[in-house]
Amino acid sequence: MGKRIVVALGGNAILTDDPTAQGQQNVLRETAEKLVTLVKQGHQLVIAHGNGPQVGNLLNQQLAANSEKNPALPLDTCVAMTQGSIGYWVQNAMNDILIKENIQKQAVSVVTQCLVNQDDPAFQNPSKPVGPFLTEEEAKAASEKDGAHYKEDAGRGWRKVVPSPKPEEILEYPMVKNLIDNGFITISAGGGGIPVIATEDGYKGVEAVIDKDFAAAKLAEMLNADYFIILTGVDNVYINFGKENQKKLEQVHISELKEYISQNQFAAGSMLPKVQAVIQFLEKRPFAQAVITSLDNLENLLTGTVVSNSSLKAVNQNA
Ligand SMILES: Nc1ncnc2c1ncn2[C@@H]1O[C@H](COP(=O)(O)OP(=O)(O)O)[C@@H](O)[C@H]1O
Ligand SMILES: NC(=O)OP(=O)(O)O
Repeated sequence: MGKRIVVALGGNAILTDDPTAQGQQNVLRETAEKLVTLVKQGHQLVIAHGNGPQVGNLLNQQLAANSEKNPALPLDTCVAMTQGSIGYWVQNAMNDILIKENIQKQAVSVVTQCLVNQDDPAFQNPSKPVGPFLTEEEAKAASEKDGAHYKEDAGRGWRKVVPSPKPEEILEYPMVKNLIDNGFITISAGGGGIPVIATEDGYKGVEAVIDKDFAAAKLAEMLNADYFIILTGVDNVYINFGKENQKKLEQVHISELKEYISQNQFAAGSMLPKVQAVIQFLEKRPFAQAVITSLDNLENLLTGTVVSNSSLKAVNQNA
């Protein structure tokens, strides 16, 4: 029987070496071809996606063009814009392939807002990398110019960092659920969802970018997903990553992952939030499974890092 699967698409499922709109749409076409395999197998597919590179680039464009007549738009609006543009690309890529393959299904993207807490400590500690990778010198020069924070990102270069509060609720959840129950493939919580706080005058956007892995985990939890799959740039999560003694994780229990977190095995802003997101999901849905792997490995999913929270595994571990 078909399973309910929430897939979170990472950066390289959207953008590889060509950041033009056409370049990103070309990458997404290949991504969609792989995702349609899950639909052909009879599964219910729910797609979430990142926007880190795109929202940072858009923010830079806003700042570069900022003038009285053409003012820079705030970060929540940039999240909405990139959620919309990437959602449009994913939706069309999926639908073109569904038509080509004669599959009677349609994909639709939903503008999704996530409620965050205005007292979340993340607002005081910008940590989410966005936009292009820079050298240390370029980052220093950029920081002097725009006053933003820049940090080194998991050995890959320097990037602008912005606050990244945790998503507490997905406001459009009832509509997403309705669409899924009616057979639509939904694209939602894109870019982590547009971050909003609740005020007496209604929801109000805030300057932040929510981590899409946490937003996707929340969505997977709310939808009672059977599988939560995070597709990223590596087939497996590693301990001692990048060192001579690196070791890939295959079947792993959340208790082991918590131990590795306490040993600082996962880089903040890249692998750490993914590992935390699957733990968060499996704590709420202990009989479900989570997988962290690459898009290319989607057909061999179970050779990726498969995470569980089943008591059976815990008993075996303690035996
Ligand atoms: N312990 C680790 N195991 C595997 N990959 C890691 C680890 N620590 C950091 N990484 C890096 O993190 C990357 C995934 O993070 P990132 O590229 O930010 O995610 P996304 O795919 O969502 O854009 C991997 O491709 C890898 O280069
Ligand atoms: N919003 C977000 O987490 O995007 P990336 O996964 O692209 O960094």
